[in-house]
Amino acid sequence: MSTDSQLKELALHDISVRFGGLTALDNVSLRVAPGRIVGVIGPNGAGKTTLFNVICGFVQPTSGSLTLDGRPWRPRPHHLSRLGIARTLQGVGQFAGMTVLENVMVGARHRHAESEALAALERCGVDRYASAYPGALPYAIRKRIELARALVAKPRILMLDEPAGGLDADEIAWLGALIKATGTTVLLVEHHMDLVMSVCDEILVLDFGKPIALGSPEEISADPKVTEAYLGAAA
Ligand SMILES: Nc1ncnc2c1ncn2[C@@H]1O[C@H](COP(=O)(O)OP(=O)(O)OP(=O)(O)O)[C@@H](O)[C@H]1O
Repeated sequence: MSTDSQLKELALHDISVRFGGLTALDNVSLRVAPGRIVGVIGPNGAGKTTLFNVICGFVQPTSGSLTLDGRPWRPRPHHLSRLGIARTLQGVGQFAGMTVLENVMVGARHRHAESEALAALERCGVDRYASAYPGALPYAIRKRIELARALVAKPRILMLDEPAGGLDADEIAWLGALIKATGTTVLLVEHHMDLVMSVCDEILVLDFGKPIALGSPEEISADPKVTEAYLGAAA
C-alpha cells in the first residue's frame, strides 16, 4: 500500500487543445489529489481521451499548463513510468509474440521483474495464464492482463482508459473492487456509469471539450447540466 508521501498530485490548469478548427478541450482545470479516484466522463467526442493524451504527453496543449506536485510539468511519454504514472489502453494492445508473463514484465521497473509480474497477474486473478500467448485468450482475460501490466510497477498515478469496455457485469464488479483496493491515485475515463459512480471520489464531466460539472458522484448525478449533455447526445 502506498503512503501519502509517495503519491503525487497532478493538476491541469486551463488546458485547451485545438485540432485545426475543432476545440477538443476548452479551458479544462482539474486537480487529482493524492489517493483520490477521479473520474472523467462525457458523451462521445467530449475530449476524455484527449485529456489523457495531454497528461501522457502524446498531445501538446494549445494553451494552459500542468503541474506535478505543484511544480510546472511538461509530460513526455517516455518519462511517465519513471514518474510512477501508468496507463492502460482502451483496447488490449499486448505483444502477440510474447507470453502473458513477458508482456507484464515489460511494465516492471525492478530487478525482480518476473516475481513482480507474477504477483501482479495473481492480484488480477490471471496468473494461471502466465505462459500462454495473449492472442488466444478471451477479451476479459486480456483486459485483466492489461491491468496487471499497469499495476506491476506499483504506479503512484494509475490512468485507466475505459477499463470496463466489453466486460460483463461480474467482471465490472471485480474491476470496481480492484480499483478501490489499489490504494493509489486513479484517473478513470469510463462510459460505464455504475462503475464510475461506485468507485470515484470526484467526477469531471466534459461536453464538447468544456468542463460542465465537477463534484462528488451524488452532485454529478443530481446536476441537470449533466443529464442534458447525455440526453442531448442520445437524441
Ligand atoms: N488527433 C486528432 N486530430 C483531430 N481531431 C481529433 C484528434 N483527436 C481527437 N480529435 C477530435 O477531438 C474531439 C475529442 O475527441 P476525444 O477522442 O478526446 O473524445 P472522447 O471523449 O474520448 O470520445 P469517446 O468517448 O468516443 O472515446 C473529437 O471531436 C475528435 O474527433
